[in-house]
Amino acid sequence: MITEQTAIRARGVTMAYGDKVVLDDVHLEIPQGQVVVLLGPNGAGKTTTIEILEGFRRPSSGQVEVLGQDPARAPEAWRARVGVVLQSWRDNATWRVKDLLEVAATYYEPYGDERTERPWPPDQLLDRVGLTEHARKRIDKLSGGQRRRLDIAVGLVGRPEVLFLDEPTTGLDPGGRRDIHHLLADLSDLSTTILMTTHDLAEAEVVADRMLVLAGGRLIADDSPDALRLAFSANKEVRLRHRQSGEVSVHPTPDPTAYLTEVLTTGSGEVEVVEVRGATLEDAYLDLVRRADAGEDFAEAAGLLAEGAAR
Ligand SMILES: Nc1ncnc2c1ncn2[C@@H]1O[C@H](COP(=O)(O)OP(=O)(O)OP(=O)(O)O)[C@@H](O)[C@H]1O
Repeated sequence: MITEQTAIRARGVTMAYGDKVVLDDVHLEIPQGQVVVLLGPNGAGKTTTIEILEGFRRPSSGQVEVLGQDPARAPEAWRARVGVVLQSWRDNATWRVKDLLEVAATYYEPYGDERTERPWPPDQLLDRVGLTEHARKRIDKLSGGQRRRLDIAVGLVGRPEVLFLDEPTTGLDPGGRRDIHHLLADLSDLSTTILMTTHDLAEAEVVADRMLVLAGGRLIADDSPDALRLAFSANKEVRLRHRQSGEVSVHPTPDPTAYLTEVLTTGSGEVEVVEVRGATLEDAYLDLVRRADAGEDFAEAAGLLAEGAAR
């Protein structure tokens, strides 16, 4: 359910480490209940953005609000409403899975109210993330994927209204990945606002209501996966198999109908159509980042930046 209340807002956020500018005047508004995926090449500033929104870093300039408060100054009651799944952490290795969740849960006990049952009961949460059979295992005996599920459980134990996840599905097998996608969809139905990073475009397409692309510290696109896919890489691919040789050839074309009409009317006996493939989100994303690298200023013109993000 999406309401018009703004959960996350950034205005003119700039971040420099020494004289290296990592974020350059980033503007952002995320309404409550939206699932937003933050994409960008390595070093684009995704983790830095998330860490600023979580309150772990202060920006060099600009304003940030999450649930109406400045994350760097917000009180404990605010922190209890925000969940964080970091890229990785290695503490508590000798603890057992359920013990860790139970201790984490006690932190949230004072912050429950009639609207939100806080914390999420650890047994239910273990079941939801698929860790019930590993509840008594030591954390350093978990596989990488089980460990990732535990990271996610720790981020969720306070039933956050806003959830930040930094590459949550890295290291998960396809089944684990799908479980997490279903979990995120369920949380979104409960009006949880979700901001996550990933390098997996297929994942972004499945989970995102909206995608943000960062490159060179600037937001270069902000739109739905469909809009981004359609705005870039206009070419489709037609694959043909030659009947005699069995060879498959690939033909990029902006107009597959015209191309196929010509091929089939002139040499229809010699080829069969194997596939017509539209541009993928990955094609579009790579095109977008390549153009940004080349200094083209196109996304704003193409309507791919939300009003608040356009400068
Ligand atoms: N504490 C720090 N001190 C100095 N430079 C830093 C620090 N943290 C990050 N950086 C630099 O800031 C830039 C952005 O880093 P960040 O981790 O935000 O990128 P990212 O988009 O999350 O990358 P990745 O996809 O590789 O995780 C990088 O060039 C990185 O080297």
